Amino acid sequence: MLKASGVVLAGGKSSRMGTNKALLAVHGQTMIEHVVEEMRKAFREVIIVTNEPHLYSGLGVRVITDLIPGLGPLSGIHAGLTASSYEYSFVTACDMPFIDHRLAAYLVQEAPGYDVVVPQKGDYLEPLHAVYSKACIAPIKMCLENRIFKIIAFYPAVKVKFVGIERMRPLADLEKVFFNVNTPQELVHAREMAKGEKHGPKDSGS
Ligand SMILES: Nc1nc2c(ncn2[C@@H]2O[C@H](COP(=O)(O)OP(=O)(O)OP(=O)(O)O)[C@@H](O)[C@H]2O)c(=O)[nH]1
Ligand SMILES: [Mg+2]
Repeated sequence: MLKASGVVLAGGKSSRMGTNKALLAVHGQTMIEHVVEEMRKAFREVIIVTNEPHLYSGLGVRVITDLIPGLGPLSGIHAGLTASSYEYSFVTACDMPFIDHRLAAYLVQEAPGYDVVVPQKGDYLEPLHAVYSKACIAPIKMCLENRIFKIIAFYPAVKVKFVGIERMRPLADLEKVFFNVNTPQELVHAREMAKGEKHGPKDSGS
């Protein structure tokens, strides 16, 4: 297990879904259970960042709140990096039901010498499936204080490694791994994709 943290953001409003999406099930477990399970396979510490800590106290990992609530994912990253016991944190969302611990670990292993390791597909980045160092805390705070909430806004202030997703193909199903569930339609799609992939928490074994 890597000496790094897995930080799971779960402080959103789920306004497009209309109900707390972290607690919706895809492949036999809630999305947040799946993400936490994968993070535990890779990292010594797992931290959930939420503003409703009571909802996640049963998952057996650290649960913390935003230091500056109501400002979106960048504030969650800020709180997670601040709380982390390690220099590096892999930060992800509670709505990514196909996340894979091997890919998360790979990105952390790419991190020495950098402050951010972020997957890149063409012009598009995956900042909620990325690694951040403690050096990001101060520039993120500055963004939040200036009411700048776009996650990648602070990247020019730190050392960023862009990892083309083609390099990840051997480790993960790229069609699925970055898929995030925002709407009821995407939930239906995620459940379709999950079919035949992974069964309930306990298989009969026969
Ligand atoms: N800790 C924390 N996490 C957040 C915050 N806002 C969003 N997130 C998380 O960031 C991730 C990506 O956000 P979205 O996919 O937009 O989720 P959301 O904000 O709940 O959904 P919408 O209201 O539909 O935009 C999800 O895991 C959210 O739970 C916040 O203010 N604090
Ligand atoms: Mg999302």
